[in-house]
Amino acid sequence: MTAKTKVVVTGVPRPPLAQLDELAGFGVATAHEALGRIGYLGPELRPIQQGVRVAGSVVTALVWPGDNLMIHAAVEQCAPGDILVVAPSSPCTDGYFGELLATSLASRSVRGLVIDAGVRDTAELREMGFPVWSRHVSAQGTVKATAGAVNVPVVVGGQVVRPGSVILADDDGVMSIEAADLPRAIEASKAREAKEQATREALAGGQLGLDRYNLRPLLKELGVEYVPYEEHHE
Ligand SMILES: O=C([O-])CC(=O)C(=O)O
Ligand SMILES: [Mg+2]
Repeated sequence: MTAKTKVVVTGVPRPPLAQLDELAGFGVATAHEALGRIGYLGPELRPIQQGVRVAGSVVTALVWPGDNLMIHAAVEQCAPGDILVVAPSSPCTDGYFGELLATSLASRSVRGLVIDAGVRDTAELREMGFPVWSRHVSAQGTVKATAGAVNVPVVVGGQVVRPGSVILADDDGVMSIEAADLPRAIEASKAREAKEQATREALAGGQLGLDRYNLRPLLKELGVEYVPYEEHHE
């Protein structure tokens, strides 16, 4: 945690919406590879919906276990194109967030929620079409009693997520991108998409990965032998 724990930081600068929209054209797997495999928040942050991809500017809420007071404070700091990232100060599975808070965020054109804890009302959230990625789903509610922080750096899935940075999230999970890396993330993702398209066409045409990636010499070097079935007794 940072030195100042009871703080709401206002006026965080945000990347241009057009850049966020461009990033949203790429999958998390693509952008993650393109940036050199950094910033993935891990496989345990799962979407409650399927088939949704969002990119947005980060507003953070640092909350106490079982207490969603600072989520309410964070909602006020959210603007169109944002994604709210919530992290508890220590692990907690409680359902901090549901359809009422989502209604509030949707009214501010917030693009989604990423929470390193639990959510509830998941059927309603899916019905509303409000995108959520969470570590847990839990009916257990929270109180509103303890001061935390809004728009301070938080840690989610072992990654530091800063206010004003960028989140890209889809069915494969969530990744965090530093604001300064956003243009590079877009360009590198474009280049990777082009490369993958060429590979896709070659594979669809019957070329094998073994040949496309020149893996036969590697198999040989590793001592892998090709043996007819009749000669291979185990
Ligand atoms: O009210 C809460 O504390 C969380 C919730 O269920 C909602 O936002 O609908
Ligand atoms: Mg509720």
